[in-house]
Amino acid sequence: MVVVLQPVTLESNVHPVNPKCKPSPVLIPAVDLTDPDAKTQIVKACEEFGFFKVVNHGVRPDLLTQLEQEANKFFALSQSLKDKAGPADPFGYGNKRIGPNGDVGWVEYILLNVNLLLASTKTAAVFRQTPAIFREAVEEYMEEMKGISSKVLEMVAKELMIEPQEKLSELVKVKESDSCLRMNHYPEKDKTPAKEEIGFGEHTDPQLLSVLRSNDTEGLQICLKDGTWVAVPPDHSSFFVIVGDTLQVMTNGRFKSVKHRVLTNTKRSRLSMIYFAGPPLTEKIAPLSCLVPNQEDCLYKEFTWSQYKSSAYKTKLGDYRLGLFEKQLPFSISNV
Ligand SMILES: C=C1C[C@]23C[C@@]1(O)CC[C@H]2[C@@]12CC[C@H](O)[C@@](C)(C(=O)O1)[C@H]2[C@@H]3C(=O)O
Ligand SMILES: O=C(O)CCC(=O)C(=O)O
Ligand SMILES: [Fe+2]
Repeated sequence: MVVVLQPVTLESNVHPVNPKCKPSPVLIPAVDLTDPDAKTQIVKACEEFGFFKVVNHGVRPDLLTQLEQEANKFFALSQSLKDKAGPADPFGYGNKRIGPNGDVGWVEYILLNVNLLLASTKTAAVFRQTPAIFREAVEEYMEEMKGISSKVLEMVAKELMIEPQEKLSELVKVKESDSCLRMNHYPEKDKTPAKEEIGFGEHTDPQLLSVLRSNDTEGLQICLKDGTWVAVPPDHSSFFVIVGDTLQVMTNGRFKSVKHRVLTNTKRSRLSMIYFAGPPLTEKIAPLSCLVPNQEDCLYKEFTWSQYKSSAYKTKLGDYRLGLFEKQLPFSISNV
């Protein structure tokens, strides 16, 4: 099964020689996690796109509906009530400002740390404004997302013959795992003439991988290796997996963290929920020795997840964050 993605016809994507030439559609795999061939499809997709769709995932549909309804109710509260849970620091309610370094978008959001649901004052304030059922649904959803991300990582480890086989999945299963959940609400932009604007600017996700689900409103785009942006058709009953920077490092660049962005929709609001599966803060991140037997071939220096996160928070959304952690190879072109 595949998903057909259409290249976005922005000026920069028009064929340089023949501007009328229509860009060809891109086929992204839709992986059924119960398919015996799933692990091969996942690895291929992570190498080619850093992105794939997951179908037949086993998460009960009424949990998705309920969480979506409760999140919509939160975003429908008055601005002054929502602001009681903000500004995001980074957790809690945020509006238009993304991160601490001046990035903005047409989005409001709630960012929650899996282990600090009530320990963070801002997050606790989210749940004070909302019925208990919201927190219960968030907790159940986070457990499901932990399940999907660890399953995907288990399959990756099997296919790449990583030893021990639980090496990757354990990083997100342990209670110290530094995972987050973000709910993004992109209000419809009532504009004449209709004009798309940036909802969430282009970036890669810093963690191991992200599991994304949205309502049926389009807006998400991913960037292919050749720089073409393609629109991802929404599918509210499936999940999309996004490879993050940390998995790029651990696979020594074999998997690429995919650049993605969200454009606003002029007709309907978009609601997305994205789970960022992160390792424990003290975890040492480096290319896995079973994938890179010769130390000299490692493209990245070792760092802890905590170091990477602090460094990421000093960058702007669209910066290439891994640059600081790349090794200077002795015979790279720049050294000749
Ligand atoms: C501008 C920023 C926002 C961000 C932290 C950062 O300094 C750079 C990475 C951003 C990002 C992208 C993926 C996730 O949405 C996020 C929660 C994350 O872990 O890294 C955000 C950060 C954020 O919004 O706080
Ligand atoms: O809202 C979306 O579809 C994507 C959001 C995203 O990329 C993020 O929160 O990091
Ligand atoms: Fe993202």
